[in-house]
Amino acid sequence: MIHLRDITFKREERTILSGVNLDIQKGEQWVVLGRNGSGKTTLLEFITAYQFPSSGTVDVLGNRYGTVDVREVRKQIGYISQSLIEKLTMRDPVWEVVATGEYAFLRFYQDIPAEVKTKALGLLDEVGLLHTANQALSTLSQGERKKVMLARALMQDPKLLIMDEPCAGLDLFEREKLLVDLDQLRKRDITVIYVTHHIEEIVPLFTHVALVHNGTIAAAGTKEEVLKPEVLSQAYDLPILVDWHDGRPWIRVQPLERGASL
Ligand SMILES: Nc1ncnc2c1ncn2[C@@H]1O[C@H](COP(=O)(O)OP(=O)(O)OP(=O)(O)O)[C@@H](O)[C@H]1O
Repeated sequence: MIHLRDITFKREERTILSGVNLDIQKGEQWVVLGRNGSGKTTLLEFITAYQFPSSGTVDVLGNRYGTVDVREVRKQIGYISQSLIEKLTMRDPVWEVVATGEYAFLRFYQDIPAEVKTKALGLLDEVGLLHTANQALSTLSQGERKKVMLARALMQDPKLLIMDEPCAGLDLFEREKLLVDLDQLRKRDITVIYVTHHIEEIVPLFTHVALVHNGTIAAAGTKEEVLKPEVLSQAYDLPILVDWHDGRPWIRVQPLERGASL
């Protein structure tokens, strides 16, 4: 359902991505890992058509970018990022924030139809926040706001859901609660692409991992293939061990020898 082929991205003489190939099939759920500045968000922006590569092709849900109206493709893509949360109006009631996900606008200045409100309330219920429906968004915790974004993204029944570090800034409790909700996505016919810095967020929902390193895909495949100590140690330049518990990977960094440099 997503095919990135021979992607190169150059900006101001600098090659940011090169030789990128990635194939995401229906039924797979992907995590994108990589160090700061490795190119993860740029990859997501190719998939949402907010940026275009310097060369190569991008096919998303059967559409080749450059030959289609990307606004039509975007209607099938839910996107959750911190920058989108910051654009929402904090004084709006929570149910209305969710309901505007039905439209391609951040706010809706006409009356919202009853059936759209009912759908928004149903999705709020699914993420356990129905009791907050009439509160202003500003009164919710950071974790609850992320759940509101999830409910909002699901309003259009997207085929693809892209999340850029949704657990960033959450405490352990809020993070685990959000991950439980994300795991529920397996009940839906939806493909998820999830960017994170934290390998322990790779809950059993996820099947595949792409590791971006120095502007290339250093490894891509099933999570068991990619989350190997030798693969991660090379990408992160650290001696890394991986422990699996209940289908979830946990990282340990081996102490560096005295005098060794990072
Ligand atoms: N339009 C652009 N013009 C110039 N440089 C860009 C552009 N888009 C991205 N970059 C650069 O490309 C590199 C990769 O950026 P990107 O945001 O994709 O990294 P990332 O892996 O998401 O990083 P982080 O984990 O820190 O969020 C960065 O050095 C960034 O400054």
